[in-house]
Amino acid sequence: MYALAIAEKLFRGEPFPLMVPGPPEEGLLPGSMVLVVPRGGKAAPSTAYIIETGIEPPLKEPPAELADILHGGEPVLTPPLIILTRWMAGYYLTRHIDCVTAAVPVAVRTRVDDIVEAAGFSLETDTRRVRSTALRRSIMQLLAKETRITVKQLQRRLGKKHIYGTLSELERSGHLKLRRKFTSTAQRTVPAWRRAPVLPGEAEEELKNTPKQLETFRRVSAFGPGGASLEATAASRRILNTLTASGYLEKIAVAVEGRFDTGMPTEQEEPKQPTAQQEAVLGELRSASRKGGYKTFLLHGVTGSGKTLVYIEFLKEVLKEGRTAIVLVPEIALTPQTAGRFRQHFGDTVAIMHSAMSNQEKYDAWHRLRSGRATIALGARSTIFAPLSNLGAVIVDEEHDGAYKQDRNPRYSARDLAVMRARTEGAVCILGSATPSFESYENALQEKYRLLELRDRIDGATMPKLCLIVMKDSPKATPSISEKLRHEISRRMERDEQVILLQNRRGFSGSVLCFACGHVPLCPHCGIPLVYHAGHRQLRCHYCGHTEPFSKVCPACASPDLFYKGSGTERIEEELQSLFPEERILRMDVDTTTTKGSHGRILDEFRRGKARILLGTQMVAKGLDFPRVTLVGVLMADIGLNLPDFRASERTYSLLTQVAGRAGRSSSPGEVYLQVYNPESEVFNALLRGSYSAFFKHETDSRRELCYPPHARLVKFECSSPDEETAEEAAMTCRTMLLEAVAEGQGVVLGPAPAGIARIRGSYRYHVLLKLTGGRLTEAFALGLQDEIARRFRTPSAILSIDVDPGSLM
Ligand SMILES: Nc1ncnc2c1ncn2[C@@H]1O[C@H](COP(=O)(O)OP(=O)(O)OP(=O)(O)O)[C@@H](O)[C@H]1O
Ligand SMILES: [Zn+2]
Repeated sequence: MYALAIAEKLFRGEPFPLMVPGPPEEGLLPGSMVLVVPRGGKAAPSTAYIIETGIEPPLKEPPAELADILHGGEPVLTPPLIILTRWMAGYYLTRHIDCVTAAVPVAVRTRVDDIVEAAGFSLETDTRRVRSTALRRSIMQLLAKETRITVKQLQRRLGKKHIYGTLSELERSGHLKLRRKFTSTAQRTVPAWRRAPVLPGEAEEELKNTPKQLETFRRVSAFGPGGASLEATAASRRILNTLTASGYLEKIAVAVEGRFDTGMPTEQEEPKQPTAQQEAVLGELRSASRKGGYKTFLLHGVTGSGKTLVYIEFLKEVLKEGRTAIVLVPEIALTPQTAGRFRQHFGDTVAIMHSAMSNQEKYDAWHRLRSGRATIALGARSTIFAPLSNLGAVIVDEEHDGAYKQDRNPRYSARDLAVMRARTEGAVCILGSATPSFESYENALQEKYRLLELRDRIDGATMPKLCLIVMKDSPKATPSISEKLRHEISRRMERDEQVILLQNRRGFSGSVLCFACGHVPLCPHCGIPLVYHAGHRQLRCHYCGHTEPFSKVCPACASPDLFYKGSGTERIEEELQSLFPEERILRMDVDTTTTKGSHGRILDEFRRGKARILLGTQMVAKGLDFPRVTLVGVLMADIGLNLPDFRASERTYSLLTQVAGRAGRSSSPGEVYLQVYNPESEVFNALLRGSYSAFFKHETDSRRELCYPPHARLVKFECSSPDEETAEEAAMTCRTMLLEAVAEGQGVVLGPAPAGIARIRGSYRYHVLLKLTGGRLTEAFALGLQDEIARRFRTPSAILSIDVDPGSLM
């Protein structure tokens, strides 16, 4: 029969027909991974995915042949995942193969390397027989030195891509051999022993003179058909081998699986009874689940209202029905507490997908889900592709979080895929947040999602009290800490309570300014201000990583009068330490969390009261639940508002609400102090009133006029090139083609304009923005646009990337 396949490196990722063995019932299933060889011997063999079977025989001979079936013929994509990735390609205007590649973890994908080996001849005698082209000569010369080399290395050394034709000619004339090497992660196994199914004789009788053997035989038999490992048998390997050789035991291999540690201790918590509010929400969720079929809920619950318990209680129900579930969290390293709570309730039925896991650990987790031994997948955005069957629920915690959007191709939003996946598989989807994204809230108001609310905190804990400190009118204790905030911190220290301080780094630059000449050191590659890092006494570019030593005098005018604009976490730590010399301060930012498990360690120290002040960036705002925290301070609460991005207010509002929500989560009430420089923003008004819906209304009214989401859909086209003019011209081409494609009254095209960060890694970036109010773009249009740009701008080249529903316009 014939099947349709796609491959990353063949035919531009477009589907191609393939002849495969057998009738559909017993042959290859959709979602299988195969090895194909393109006809003509010009291109390398490649892994491909079967996306459809039983298609009509093609009119022409298929362009590639099936060479092998990988992964034992067991599909790596379930049928719903094929549908989901197909939808994803259409929606995000990208290739299906890119979405499939995103959905199958690297640890599961098989890599094929071709290896060239010399065919046992001596260079002197045989070179004359090779028809002398320069390419053949250099291949043979390299091979004489190396005898064995991968085709990739050969291509790199020769600086040539198209060598397969020549290689296969050389293979045919017997000069070399081409072999294939497969690399993929496989399940780890250990040897084990069990009683042989057919014994050579009466064991008790025949082994009675070798009591040690008899005892071992008995002990191993007691383990049953699953077998026992060397440690479990507590016997010597020599005796086990003797018994195996004489046929009483059988040696088998059993799979071992790693279990990833979240880094947070999972001590047993008291079992909790859901409150009346939680029960009401659970009632609706359970009845939707029992009824079966797709439904999405937006769970809007204030900070500390016990959303996690709702998820857990609901999942118990889902598992009881024999179904499986996916739980998404924004960044697993930042939410060890949440992961820990799920582990505690569901133990090993939860497979945690963590980016810090080794390939082996990832492979094991994927396998446990695929085989049904684990029924809950918990992890960051790519966990939405977990290979579960019989899916009953998809939960997206902190659904507003920007981390759900992937910022490289395919630029998908895991939150939106969650809704789609639930829909394809007839599951319940829960989007939870204290500050829902405007898109989701609008969908709830439109009744596309069902809105569920938790209005109160658990156990009558009150919402924290909020106060603004207007910096220009306030006495200061240090350059960045007001006298008022210092006073409040010291009161908490006296009462032995804890404090969380947030330095909002979004849009913040700890850049350097010379007071004498106004010079600001810029990154030579990106053109943005470099940031001062006290730890290494270095200036660093936060986009490309460029570093240079920091000099105490201005590089332009040699004046020593330098100002480190604003203040980063390191500098605030210094200021805090000078105010509270006795206190131990925990700092959590990119610099202190580079090693595996470091988040968990810092949070655990804070939880155990080893320090009373936790200072950090955005990271300290996410989902932390520490009952002794009674004060939250934000150092530059308004800084994120200055960004040229339509989501700036929404982001700032949700960040401040989230961090404020860390205070007063138990019986001791909490207070929040926001230090601001410009207090006249609607964000602060709404925060002080504690009204999400008022803020939503105010913001969306102004977005309606400007045609921004949730009232329109945005598609961002970015053209980049090492040459500025090329980038701009390519963007102009984009604009022209868009104007032709978008029907009158269906959308607005803006730009080209230089991107917010106009240059990254030496590449200039220009944007064209499409605001769609109706209709949509097609994949065919996107492909045509890509082709046109590639054709017109070759040297210097321009690259186009398309971002549907962009997370930011920068
Ligand atoms: N029914 C209950 N009885 C007693 N304690 C509860 C109950 N439900 C939740 N809690 C506790 O209340 C605290 C807050 O719950 P949780 O962390 O789930 O809130 P949340 O809604 O996720 O908040 P945030 O949005 O701020 O992360 C936790 O310490 C949790 O253990
Ligand atoms: Zn840079």
